Amino acid sequence: MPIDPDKALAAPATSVELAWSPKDVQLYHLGLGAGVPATDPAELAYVYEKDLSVLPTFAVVAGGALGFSLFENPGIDIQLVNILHGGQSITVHRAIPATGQATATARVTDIWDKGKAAVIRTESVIADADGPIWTNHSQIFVRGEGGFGGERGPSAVDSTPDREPDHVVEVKTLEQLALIYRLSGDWNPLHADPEFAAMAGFDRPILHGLCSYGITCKAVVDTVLGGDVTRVTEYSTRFAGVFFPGETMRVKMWDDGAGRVDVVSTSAERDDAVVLANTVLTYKV
Ligand SMILES: CCCCCCC[C@@H](O)CC(=O)SCCNC(=O)CCNC(=O)[C@H](O)C(C)(C)COP(=O)(O)OP(=O)(O)OC[C@H]1O[C@@H](n2cnc3c(N)ncnc32)[C@H](O)[C@@H]1OP(=O)(O)O
Repeated sequence: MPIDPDKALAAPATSVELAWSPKDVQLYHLGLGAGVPATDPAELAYVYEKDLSVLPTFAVVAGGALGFSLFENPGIDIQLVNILHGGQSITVHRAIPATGQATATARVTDIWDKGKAAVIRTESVIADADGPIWTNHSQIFVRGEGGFGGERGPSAVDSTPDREPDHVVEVKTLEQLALIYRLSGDWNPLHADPEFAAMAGFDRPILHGLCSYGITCKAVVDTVLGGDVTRVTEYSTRFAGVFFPGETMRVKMWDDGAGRVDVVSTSAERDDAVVLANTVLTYKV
């Protein structure tokens, strides 16, 4: 039985030690396309070690925090080729340092049966001696693994305001972006190997969902928060459609001015096809 929900949910949380350095932060930001133009102080803040800023989305790669431990969880026997990242959220408990050591404690919290697919939700709490620094929640969409008689779970609710966005930013991405981004720890061949991508049903490798997530976060931080990464408190999204490296990410933002930005990211080249939906970033006012 590929997914045994009772067994998977009963499995105890597992812990892993994490460590990261400014070089990891710089590489992560370069993997989002940061540092252009290279003489812009706002961009240098992400890629130059002097007064280095740490985007809250670094939380998804710090020390390999997200990893693939899912495949080692009892009750989950799934194939990498069938998984797509379905959703992600980060809660930042305090500013993420450029150098750190912490313990990540992860477990499966829910498994939903969508008929043609299963959705597995995981939680990972990252803490050091001073307590929790951040919490990650991930939803993994596993094609072909539904139908085990489980609960269907929640449906998406579109919260996008019914008015023109306050800001629209276009981010042109590099054709080799996924090849840079994967060096931060997500080695899934889906993002590099054309043959593997074909097996997964794609014409060519697709971008990591978490790379699109980071690009979008940076666009919001730069546009709405004046580059102040420490103001972000929560950031969540649903991966609604694929994005191909080399495309232009169009990031539409609705800022309520009171600590909440709703965001939708699309592919400018593919007629505004939605990539990230139901994205909400909350910030300290
Ligand atoms: C531990 C953490 C490790 C994480 C590492 C992950 C490894 C990475 O390397 C992998 C990646 O980065 S993959 C790239 C990023 N992800 C994507 O590109 C996926 C984009 N989304 C899609 O293609 C479709 O939405 C698709 C295919 C996902 C769904 O589309 P459809 O099949 O058309 O589904 P649909 O008919 O619309 O809905 C069926 C039911 O499923 C629910 N659902 C849909 N999209 C979902 C999503 N993104 N996340 C969660 N649930 C989702 C729907 O709500 C629906 O259920 P219900 O009827 O109950 O509402």
